Amino acid sequence: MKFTHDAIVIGGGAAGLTAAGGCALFGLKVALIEAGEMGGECLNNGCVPSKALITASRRAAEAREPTRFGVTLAAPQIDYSGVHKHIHDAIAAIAPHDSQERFEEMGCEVIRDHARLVDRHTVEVGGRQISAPRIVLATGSKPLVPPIEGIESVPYLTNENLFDLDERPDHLVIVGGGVIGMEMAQAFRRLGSEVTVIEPEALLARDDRENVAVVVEAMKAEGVRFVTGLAKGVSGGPGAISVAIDNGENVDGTHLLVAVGRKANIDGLNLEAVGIERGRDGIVVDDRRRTSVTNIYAIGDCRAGPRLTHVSGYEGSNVALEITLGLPAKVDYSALPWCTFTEPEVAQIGLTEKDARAKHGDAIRVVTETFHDNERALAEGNDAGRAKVIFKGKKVIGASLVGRNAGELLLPYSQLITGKASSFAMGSAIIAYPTRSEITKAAAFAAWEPTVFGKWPKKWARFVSNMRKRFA
Ligand SMILES: Cc1cc2nc3c(=O)[nH]c(=O)nc-3n(C[C@H](O)[C@H](O)[C@H](O)COP(=O)(O)OP(=O)(O)OC[C@H]3O[C@@H](n4cnc5c(N)ncnc54)[C@H](O)[C@@H]3O)c2cc1C
Ligand SMILES: NC(=O)c1ccc[n+]([C@@H]2O[C@H](COP(=O)([O-])OP(=O)(O)OC[C@H]3O[C@@H](n4cnc5c(N)ncnc54)[C@H](O)[C@@H]3O)[C@@H](O)[C@H]2O)c1
Repeated sequence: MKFTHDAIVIGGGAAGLTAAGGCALFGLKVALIEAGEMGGECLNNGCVPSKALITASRRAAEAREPTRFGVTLAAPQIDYSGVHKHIHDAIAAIAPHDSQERFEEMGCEVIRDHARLVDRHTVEVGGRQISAPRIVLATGSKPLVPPIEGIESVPYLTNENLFDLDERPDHLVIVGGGVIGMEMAQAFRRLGSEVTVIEPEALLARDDRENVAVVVEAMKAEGVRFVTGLAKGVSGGPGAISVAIDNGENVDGTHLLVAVGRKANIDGLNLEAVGIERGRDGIVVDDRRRTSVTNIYAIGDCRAGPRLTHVSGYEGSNVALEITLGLPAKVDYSALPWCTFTEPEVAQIGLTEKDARAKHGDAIRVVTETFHDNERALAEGNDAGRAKVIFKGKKVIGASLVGRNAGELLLPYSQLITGKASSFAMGSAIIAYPTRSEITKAAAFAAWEPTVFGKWPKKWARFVSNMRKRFA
């Protein structure tokens, strides 16, 4: 068969850009197809705008503590149009990195239109058909809008229009206490909105319960209201909405944000005609991210599995390696990190204590170090939080942190979990003082303490001491 390209990538988000860029840098002829904005969700209505909004809200929160450490700040004056501008300036600052021009420079043919599969090697886009031995689906996900009664007749926000708001909501009602719900709840509260979060299950359910409790308490103290229940009905109109909860309560607010999870963006791709299996949560893939039609890969948010930018990027580079070098590249999520950018941050890598117990029973050991024992945290007057490190023997298999900038502390755990560093090396490393990273060394050292100061080292020390006395 004569092909027009070596590889076709559908979707120009984190997953597709990494796959297409990787293949192009190896010299392949690549078609990169994007129907919407280059950069996908992360850049345009996900990570970047949400973290920009959070940054503005942190500035407001700091100013709200009028006097601290002998320094007095003026109360914050919040002009939401300035917040809106910062969000869109941040997107504009990062956009060149994901732009059509940059990927064309790398050697991709960038096609800006909607694509659909014709057969296992052919894609129809912009009125033409192109073909390649390998095709990568990287079409991302959309906000899931649950069948809440009345939802179609009230105005509601999702991450797709939240960052276009040019006025601050007076009272934001958030359905869903997952990652988006929690990050946005704290941010809008700090910017001066009333905020109510409705969640039937555990808040930040994937994370360590004790660590989540630290952030929930902090958010409650800042005035975020949490209601336990399932949103089952909604009514009202612009500026006045009411959410009926299954516990009989009604929550009234001015704006509604729906953040109850994602659904794969795969309708219209013609998957069935090509024979690609789809599951409840997206395209079904194997651990090399091959679909049931094995020359077609599905990576990032469009397949069942973790939905995070770094995961999309990782899967993009894996399939680029497979396509270019012909080497099978399985995903390994034993050291998967994620972080919720509340204050304090909730950060996780590898197994949580709960998952580790389910897998290894009593063979695990949990070492907890608190920021109360970290001198940088004490000097900053911000010692909330802890690091919980899960060991199996002396090997780290997971870490759950909560605290200021906890996400920044995950990197060494990646090395520890994947076996690229040992807990002994970490426990004896020289760490700059005073830094929050010292908590990592402290936890690693704690695991070795009983061995280092155990019976045999003590006996040896006694022997050396006696020898010194005898031959001094
Ligand atoms: C509010 C919010 C905050 C987030 N914050 C974080 C965070 O802090 N850290 C983190 O790791 N993750 C975060 N995420 C998750 C992260 O944004 C996603 O996991 C990531 O962007 C997914 O990348 P992707 O390339 O798989 O999909 P996408 O970025 O969705 O890209 C898919 C692209 O495919 C295009 N497309 C779809 N169908 C077609 C078609 N048929 N033809 C042509 N083009 C098509 C779409 O237009 C889209 O641009 C956040 C998400 C949200 C919603
Ligand atoms: N910091 C980050 O890495 C970050 C930030 C934001 C988003 N994301 C990604 O975005 C994705 C989506 O996040 P999300 O917060 O929408 O989903 P989520 O899965 O994290 O949380 C959704 C929550 O909604 C609740 N829910 C479902 N139906 C409900 C109802 N009717 N009433 C009330 N609550 C209901 C669920 O119990 C769940 O707790 C995730 O995949 C996440 O990885 C990541």
